[in-house]
Amino acid sequence: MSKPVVAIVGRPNVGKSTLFNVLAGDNIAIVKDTPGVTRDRIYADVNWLDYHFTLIDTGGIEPESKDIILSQMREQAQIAIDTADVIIFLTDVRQGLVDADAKVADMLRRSHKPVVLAVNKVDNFDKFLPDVYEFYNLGIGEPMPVSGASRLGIGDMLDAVVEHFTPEQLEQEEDERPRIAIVGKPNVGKSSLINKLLGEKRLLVSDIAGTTRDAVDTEVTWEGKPYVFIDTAGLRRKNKIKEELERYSIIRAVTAVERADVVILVIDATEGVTEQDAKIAGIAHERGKGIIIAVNKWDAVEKTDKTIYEYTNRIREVLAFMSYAEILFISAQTGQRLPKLFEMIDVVIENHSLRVSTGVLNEIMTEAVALQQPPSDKGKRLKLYYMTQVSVKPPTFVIFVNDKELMHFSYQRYLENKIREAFGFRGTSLKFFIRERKEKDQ
Ligand SMILES: Nc1nc2c(ncn2[C@@H]2O[C@H](COP(=O)(O)OP(=O)(O)OP(=O)(O)O)[C@@H](O)[C@H]2O)c(=O)[nH]1
Ligand SMILES: Nc1nc2c(ncn2[C@@H]2O[C@H](COP(=O)(O)OP(=O)(O)OP(=O)(O)O)[C@@H](O)[C@H]2O)c(=O)[nH]1
Repeated sequence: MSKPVVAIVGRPNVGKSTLFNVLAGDNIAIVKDTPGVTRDRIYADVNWLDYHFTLIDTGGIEPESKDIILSQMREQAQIAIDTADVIIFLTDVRQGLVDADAKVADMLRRSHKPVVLAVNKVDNFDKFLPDVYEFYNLGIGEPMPVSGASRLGIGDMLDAVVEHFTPEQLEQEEDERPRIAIVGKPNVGKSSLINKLLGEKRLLVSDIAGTTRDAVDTEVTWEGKPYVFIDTAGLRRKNKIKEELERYSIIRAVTAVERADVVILVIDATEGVTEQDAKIAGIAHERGKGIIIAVNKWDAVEKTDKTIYEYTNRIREVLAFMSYAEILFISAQTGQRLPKLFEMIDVVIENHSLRVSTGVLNEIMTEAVALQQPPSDKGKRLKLYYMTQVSVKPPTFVIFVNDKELMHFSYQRYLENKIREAFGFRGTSLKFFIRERKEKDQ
């Protein structure tokens, strides 16, 4: 399923963060059990009425001078144009219309992306409404008065946003071809990998027109089977500011991961695995995607017979929250193990949508419980009644118990391991929901 992406663009201090938080509510993407994934408010899942979309905040750091403000805004606007389906251009009624606003409005207009012009800090409609009309001069449509802080006008603004969603963006994709996103921090070799995959063994390559985003998805046929690579290479943008570059690589990753079944997280072997890798990995993890960790530039590493184990251990340590991920050591330059990459994609896709029958699951559960007694607290012991798989992508299970407070994380992990021992599920996370059921109900 693909979700539309909405970006907020605006000058510093117009209230982007405030609006972002209001729209995101509790849905700011945070993974509690993911060490190293900081609480960057870069993106969030938003639900409005029956609509679901990903919200991104393109702004980040505080520029010092006016010149920098403008160049930064251009940069932000470009990111939004590259990645979003609808752009919210936020201005500030109290500062009024400024030159930088007009310049950014020009850029947005030329991009032909749908733009919703919101004029913020209209805390009092009677008082400020006349000032809102000034923003008509930007020539990008009707200015909508809002107040992030007082939560005014937000509904009307969102109505205007969702009006721009196309039926294709809202429909579930029926396309059966595996969709693969290649993500990673800057310079790890993502573009090289895509290029190599395209060039390798006279693959059949065609561009698929009419995709939802400007990024062109590329179909690659490998051994007779089609795969769609969500190509973010077109979104490359070099920026001198490190923080901005990292933010951008996260936005890139979010928008690509959203549309993918399998995510290839590329790590640079010459640098080793870092916190920034963990951050990007967290995006795929929290969205329950199939995951392959591709350690690239393997050709450039001096190796002994222990090197692979050392790298594997280090990755397992830093990316401890995704111990299920497959790891592959590759070289985009020499093409080393790229055939293996396709094999792995197939395996991960299969596991990601694997269904286990309730009967078999309960046999495993009964056996697991017999081997290791469930935890108890104050004389009351956890009882597991029944378990069933409710969905796939990722495989999701519901366990019915007597008292969910008694289900410890460690016991849940134990059950997960038992399920993995039996079915593998390599490359995919598993989701569990614990439900209570009264003893007499069962
Ligand atoms: N009066 C009023 N003030 C607001 C409103 N929304 C935000 N503010 C204030 O405007 C200031 C800037 O808000 P932020 O949300 O941090 O603005 P921002 O655009 O994210 O700023 P940067 O992070 O610098 O880009 C803060 O002092 C907010 O309290 C509003 O609706 N009304
Ligand atoms: N030795 C070696 N170098 C590689 C390999 N893959 C990529 N590189 C080099 O790494 C550098 C970065 O590669 P890119 O493909 O541009 O990396 P990227 O991840 O797309 O970079 P951004 O677009 O900035 O995010 C280039 O100089 C490549 O030649 C590899 O397998 N081995």
